[in-house]
Amino acid sequence: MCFACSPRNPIGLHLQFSLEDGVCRTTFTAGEVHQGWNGCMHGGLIATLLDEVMAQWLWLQGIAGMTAEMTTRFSRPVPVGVPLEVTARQTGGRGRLFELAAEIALPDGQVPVHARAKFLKV
Ligand SMILES: CCCCC/C=C\C/C=C\C/C=C\C/C=C\CCCC(=O)SCCNC(=O)CCNC(=O)[C@H](O)C(C)(C)COP(=O)(O)OP(=O)(O)OC[C@H]1O[C@@H](n2cnc3c(N)ncnc32)[C@H](O)[C@@H]1OP(=O)(O)O
Repeated sequence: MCFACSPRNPIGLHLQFSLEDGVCRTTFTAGEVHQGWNGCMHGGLIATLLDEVMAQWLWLQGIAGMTAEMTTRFSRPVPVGVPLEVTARQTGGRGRLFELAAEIALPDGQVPVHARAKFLKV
């Protein structure tokens, strides 16, 4: 019962994903229960969004992969109560190793957080 994507997880994020033109996409609006600092989404949950959208880039193409490495640049706080667009794309890789990048965009187009990760096909 995946915390990020299972519709049956009672405390989960219930994310839904699409893949088009090499870009995996989901949307999420954080609430008060997802806060760290007042008004700001918790960084661990931000990383969860980014990790999951990259994992789903693989999964929607029939590839089961696990995160082997991930770096996250938190440039600006992510506000609660606004719809976030979360996207991922491939940046490289060879064999079982997939290099992916993901970002979160605010409605005005600002990108407060982005991440890079390496996934290993399992
Ligand atoms: C898996 C479930 C499948 C079933 C799914 C069923 C239903 C699922 C439904 C929906 C699923 C949709 C999405 C997925 C859901 C959630 C996923 C979110 C993503 C995560 O949140 S997931 C949790 C956090 N994640 C971990 O819990 C990983 C712990 N870890 C390991 O389990 C191993 O570590 C593993 C498997 C990663 C690799 O282990 P391994 O034994 O297979 O491979 P090994 O270590 O031998 O590496 C082989 C070659 O890759 C090179 N290599 C390795 N790491 C590298 C790195 N970082 N950079 C550069 N190169 C690297 C080596 O250097 C070697 O290179 P060379 O071949 O040249 O020697």
